[in-house]
Amino acid sequence: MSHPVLEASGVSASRGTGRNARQILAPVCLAVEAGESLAITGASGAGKSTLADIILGLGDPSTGQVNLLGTPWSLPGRNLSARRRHLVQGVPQDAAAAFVPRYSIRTSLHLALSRLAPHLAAEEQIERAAHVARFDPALLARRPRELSGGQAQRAALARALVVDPALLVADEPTSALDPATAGQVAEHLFTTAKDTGIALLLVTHDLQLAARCSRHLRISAPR
Ligand SMILES: Nc1ncnc2c1ncn2[C@@H]1O[C@H](COP(=O)(O)OP(=O)(O)OP(=O)(O)O)[C@@H](O)[C@H]1O
Repeated sequence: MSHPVLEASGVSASRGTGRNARQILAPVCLAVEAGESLAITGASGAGKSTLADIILGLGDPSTGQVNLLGTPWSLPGRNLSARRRHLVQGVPQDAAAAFVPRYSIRTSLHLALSRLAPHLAAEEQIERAAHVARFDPALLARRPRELSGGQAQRAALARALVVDPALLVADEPTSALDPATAGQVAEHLFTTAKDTGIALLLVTHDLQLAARCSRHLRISAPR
């Protein structure tokens, strides 16, 4: 039986302890299949970034479980296994700021590979990721601040793709871009998901963008 790439059941988050404990994410259930895109929307403070961080493995849920390809991905207090960490990759909001400024894009891609997927053939992976991300290979020698906003977003997508993920988590990936570039980057994320079979989780305030996803989940702040 094939499993969804991502499945979350009853995932919630709280901060603080005792009388100061406060729920910051109400229980969420969702599933994303290979090649599908799921938009997460909700008012400011509803917990969208908290949910994205849990799925990225950056935070533990207080309740519930996240499964990746049918296997538990996060359980409270459990570190992600190094062997599976490459499976979930983030596409950041401010792409240039997410790179180490003094490294070229090529060096950053090499570092991602050696840290997360050392078993993959580096040069082939970099060439393929740049191609899928439509990142001009001539720009691989540049540092992040030497790229335009759209080029930096494509570089960030290449860095996410280079380790062969099963799921991309994009938290407001276009909000730092002008409308024309944002439209191209969004289009490109959808095409990448469809063409590669990678699942896409898109956190956005943009309802037009959400409407273009395969499915849309609106979350509300805990009461
Ligand atoms: N480390 C933390 N400690 C305490 N409260 C937190 C922490 N991180 C986030 N919060 C609170 O959790 C709630 C959800 O925050 P989150 O950033 O997930 O919302 P969001 O839906 O992504 O908001 P936005 O659309 O404004 O980015 C907010 O009320 C926020 O103040």
